[in-house]
Formats: sequence, structure tokens, C-alpha cells
Amino acid sequence: MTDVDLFEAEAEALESARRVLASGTGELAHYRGALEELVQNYGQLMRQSRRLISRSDRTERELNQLNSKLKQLSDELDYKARHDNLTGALNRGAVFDSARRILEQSSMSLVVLDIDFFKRINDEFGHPTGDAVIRELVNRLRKALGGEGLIGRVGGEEFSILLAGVPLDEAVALAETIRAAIAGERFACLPSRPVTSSFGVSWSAAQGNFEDAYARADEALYRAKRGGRNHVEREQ
Ligand SMILES: Nc1nc2c(ncn2[C@@H]2O[C@H](COP(=O)(O)OP(=O)(O)OP(=O)(O)O)[C@@H](O)[C@H]2O)c(=O)[nH]1
Repeated sequence: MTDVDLFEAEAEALESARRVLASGTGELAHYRGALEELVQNYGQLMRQSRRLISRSDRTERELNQLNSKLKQLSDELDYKARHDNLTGALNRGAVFDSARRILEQSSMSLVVLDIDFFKRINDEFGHPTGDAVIRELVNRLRKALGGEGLIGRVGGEEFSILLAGVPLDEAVALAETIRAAIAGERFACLPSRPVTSSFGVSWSAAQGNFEDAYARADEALYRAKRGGRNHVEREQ
């Protein structure tokens, strides 16, 4: 960048006015000339200042707009990093983070559920129908939970529900309600056959280990699958 003095003309006018004052000759023409030059440069200075101020206001507005756009983009990125894009449920990483955070503060029940014979749905009706079943299932979970708990997608057709401070019996009853809500009414995207899910439920005291809670719920889910599917098992 070149080192330009923006106020060169004004500085000269000021200097010459100073000289006239200092010379003390008292000649009117001298005073008049210096004053005219000062008036002219002062006017120009004011115009330039106004232009600069309005330009800096505009730049500030543009910067503010850019800042809020950046904040919005960073929020969107943060959301995408924590959510499954098919269903909007928490993704596996976010489920584990949230569970650990909950367990630092309180006890927690964990429900894991897995759609029964999902491979057959994909094979017989195609992958897009399989995706639609997954979306509709998550919508039914949301409806059945009515805002309670945190829903996560921990695998392709496996989901989890974190229930902070909920005792095991209550979580088992809630899982049973959800099971019935899934099996009880045909899915709009798959009207020709019922969709069912199997459930495993575990409970942890505050400060408990989530991997351990997950293994216990998963083991119960496995028993529900072996026991004929479409039912709820609790940890043993
Ligand atoms: N449409 C769709 N299918 C998926 C997705 N993720 C995983 N899958 C499919 O889910 C199926 C899971 O099949 P399996 O693990 O054999 O389980 P299953 O058929 O549900 O049988 P059980 O769990 O024993 O009742 C596989 O065919 C995967 O390809 C997905 O995002 N969309």
C-alpha cells in the first residue's frame, strides 16, 4: 500500500494560514487569501469525512450481515455433525455424548429398538421404501414420547431413546407403549404388511458407564429377537 497523505491539501492550507498569522504583516489580502483557502479545504474535509463515515457505516452493516451468516452456517454445521440426515434423530456419536452428559448428573434408562426383518422390507419393496419406513418409525417415536427423552439412530435400523431420571419399570412401560404404537397401525409407506420392532431396556445409576448400559440393553434386545420379536425385554 502506498503511503498517501489524504489530507495533504488541507495541511498545506493550514500551514499557509499559520504562516500568515505568524508573519503579523496585517495585510488584508493575505488574510483573505489564507481564509478562502481554509474555507475551501475545510468544506472539502467535511465532505470527505461524511463520505468516509457513510462508507464505514455500510462496511459495518455488511460485516454484521456476514457475521450472522457465519453464525447461521456454523449452527447448521453443528446440527449436521450431531444429527442423522435421514430422520433428524441424534446420530450415534451424539447419542453417546448426550448419554455421558446425562449420566454425569442423574440416573438414566436406555431403550434400544431394532426393526424386525428389515432386510426383507428392503429386499421386497426396495431401499427407498426401507428409508421411508425408518422415517415414519422415528416420527412415531416422537409422537409416542411427546417430547420426553432423546431419540437417536445408532445403526441402520437400530434406534435408542435416552430417558434421564426415568426408573426402569417406567422405561419398560414406555417401550411397550411405543412397541404397540409401531405394530398397531400400518405404516402409510408400507400398507401391505405390519412393521414391528424389538426392544431392550437397561437402567444406570448416576455416574454409571454408558458402554455398560448399552451392552445390557443390547443383550435384552437380542433376547427379544430370539424370543420371537415384536416385544420388550429388560436387562437381567
Ligand atoms: N433402506 C435402508 N436400509 C438400511 C439402512 N441401513 C441399513 N439398512 C439395511 O438394514 C438391514 C438390516 O438387516 P439385518 O441386520 O439382517 O436385520 P433384519 O433383517 O432387520 O433382521 P432382525 O434384526 O434379525 O429382525 C440390511 O439389509 C441393511 O442393508 C438405511 O439407511 N436404509
